[in-house]
Amino acid sequence: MTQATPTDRTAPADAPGTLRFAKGHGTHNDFVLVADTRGDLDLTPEQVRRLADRRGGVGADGVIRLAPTAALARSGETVADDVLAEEPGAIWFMDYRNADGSVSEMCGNGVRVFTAFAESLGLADLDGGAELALGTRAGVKRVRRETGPDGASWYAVDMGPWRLPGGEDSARAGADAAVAVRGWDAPRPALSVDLGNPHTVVALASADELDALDLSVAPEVAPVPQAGTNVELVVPLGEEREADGTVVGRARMRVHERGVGETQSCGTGACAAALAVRTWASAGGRPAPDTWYVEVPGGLLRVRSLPDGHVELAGPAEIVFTGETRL
Ligand SMILES: N[C@@H](CCC[C@H](N)C(=O)O)C(=O)O
Repeated sequence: MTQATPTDRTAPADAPGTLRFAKGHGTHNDFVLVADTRGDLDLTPEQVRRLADRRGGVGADGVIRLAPTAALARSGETVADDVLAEEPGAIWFMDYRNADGSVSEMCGNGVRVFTAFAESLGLADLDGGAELALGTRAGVKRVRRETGPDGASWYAVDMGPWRLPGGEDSARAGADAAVAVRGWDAPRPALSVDLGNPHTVVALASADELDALDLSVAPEVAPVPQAGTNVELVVPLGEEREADGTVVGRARMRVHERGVGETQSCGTGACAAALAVRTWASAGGRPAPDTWYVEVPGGLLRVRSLPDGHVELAGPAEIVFTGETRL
C-alpha cells in the first residue's frame, strides 16, 4: 500500500468563501470532489446542494470529501474509529453526500472515483499492483487497478460483505418488498439487498420494458423503508462463456437513487442487482455464475461474488476537470 499521509500533503488553504474542487465520474455517475487534507471542512447540507446543483453550481449526483480518517474520528464519527481499528493504514476517508445534501453510508462508483482523485493528488499510488485501503461509513474498502474488458484502466473494489435483510426466507421467496413505478397497474415483488446502504431490486421481463420506465418520480416501496432506499430495475440477459471458459452472467439495469433521482449508474446498485439476479437464478437449484456484467445507461460494470462472502465491484473512473467555486 503506497500512500502519502496527511502531514506529507496538506493542501494550501482556499481563499475565504472559495473552494477548489475536481469533477469526476464512474460510468457517468458524477461527483464533485474536495480535498480536505486537514480535515477541517464542515460542508453543510445547503453547501452540498449548491455544489451539486446542475444549473447554479458545479453539478453532480454527489459530493465527496477526501479527509483524514483520524479527523473524522476526532469529530465524533465512531465508524472512523472502527475503520482505523480494522486497518490503521486507511488514512483517508470518503465522506460521501447525495446531491440533496443527505449523507449516505456508501457509494461504489464513488470509491473508484475517490481513488482516481487520490492518485491525481499524489496521495495514493496503485502502480505495480499496490492496493489502497480507504475508510467509508460502511467500513474499510480495498481498491486495486486492473485492465477492463475494453482495455481501459479500471479499478476493482472489495466492497466487503453484503446481506439480504429478509434473510433466508426472502432468498427462498425471491422477495420481501413490493415496488410501484409510475405508470404500473400494480406493485411488483422486490428483493431488499444491503451493501452498507439500502437497495430494493425488481426484475423486469424485457429491455423494452426497462427502456420505457418513467423514473422521473421516486418509485413507491412497501413496506416503506425507514431510511429510504435506492431502487434498481433489472433485466437478466442470460449467461455467456468468456475466452477462458468461465461462465458469466449479464444484466441491464436502471436506478432511482435515494437522495438524487435517476442516475446514469450506481455501483452499489449494480452489486445489489447482480446479487439479486444471482439469488433468483440459484433459487431454481441450478448454480448461478459468480461474475455478472451489469450494463447501466452510463457504461459497464462488473460484479463478482467472492468466496469469502464479499462482493467485488469493478469499473472505470476518471477525473475530468478541476476548478474553483464560491462556497
Ligand atoms: N451512486 C452510488 C450510491 C450513492 C448513495 C445512494 N444514493 C444512497 O443514498 O445510498 C453508488 O455508486 O453506489
